[in-house]
Amino acid sequence: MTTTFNEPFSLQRRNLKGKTERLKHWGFANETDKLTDVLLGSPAYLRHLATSSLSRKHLRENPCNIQTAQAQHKELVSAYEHFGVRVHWHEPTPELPMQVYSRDSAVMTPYGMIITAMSQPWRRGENYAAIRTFEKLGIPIYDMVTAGTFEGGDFNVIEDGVVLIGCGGARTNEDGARQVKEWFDKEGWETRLAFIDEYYVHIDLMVVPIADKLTAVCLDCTDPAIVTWLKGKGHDIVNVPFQDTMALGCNFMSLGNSKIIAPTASKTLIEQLKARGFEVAAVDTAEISKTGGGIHCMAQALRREAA
Ligand SMILES: NC(=O)NCCC[C@H](N)C(=O)O
Repeated sequence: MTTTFNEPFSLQRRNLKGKTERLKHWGFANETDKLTDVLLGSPAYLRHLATSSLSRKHLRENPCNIQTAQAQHKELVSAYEHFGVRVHWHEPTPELPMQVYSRDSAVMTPYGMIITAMSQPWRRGENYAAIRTFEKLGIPIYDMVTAGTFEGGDFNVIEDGVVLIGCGGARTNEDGARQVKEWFDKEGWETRLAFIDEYYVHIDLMVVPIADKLTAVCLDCTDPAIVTWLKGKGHDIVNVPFQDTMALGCNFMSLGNSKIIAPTASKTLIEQLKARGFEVAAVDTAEISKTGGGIHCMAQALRREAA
């Protein structure tokens, strides 16, 4: 199949020897250039499940009001539209209660999509649904994780050619993490594994890129060695307090060109971003986040334009 952008669809575009050619239309070099296209998942069939310690606590004490969560998601879509980002959708599917977290079932790379290997049974179907989505969109698949489990929130492009891969064991396990690391080592990337406690679910709970050489980090829960590594690359760090981070306050989306979509409740982050001259669209996602994820987890960047 040949797409409008003359990028042939493939189920394994990866050059097994490395140095795979970059895509011409889709993809991006980093997670902070101007976002033109994003993939979202509908909350139409969202259910609040005990997926992690964090979501379990809310489920016990104050479960998610699904209608409120759906209304919040509409606001999130409006924020993307307001900034001129084209929104693409997974087909809403009743069997997939966590489909709203479009970050996890796949990972966009400069070479094509990685189809991940979701750990939890109620999310595994998202991987198959993702293949259908990308065939429909005409986005070739780079490769599929087969050696272990891997979730997209653990693939964190720090800058062009540098990726931080989270490995908490329960979601992305070491076999999955090492398989993906090996692929990107062959592509000539610098790859670093971040071993995290499974309590935190994914690395994008605590480390998220804001702009060129600027990264948000929760210093209270991120391994100091990772912080030293980021600083060694010349990154300035915006610290997000622990309590806010546990409420998904460090989990926002960089749209490039000094524009950010961030959760309203993450006041310290928003203040710091505004002080640095960023335009911040604050969206209340607190109700959705009871189910365990935030704005970054709910977005898969499909295309960014180089500055
Ligand atoms: N990247 C992310 O951190 N995604 C959040 C996923 C939340 C979902 N309830 C899950 O636990 O799988």
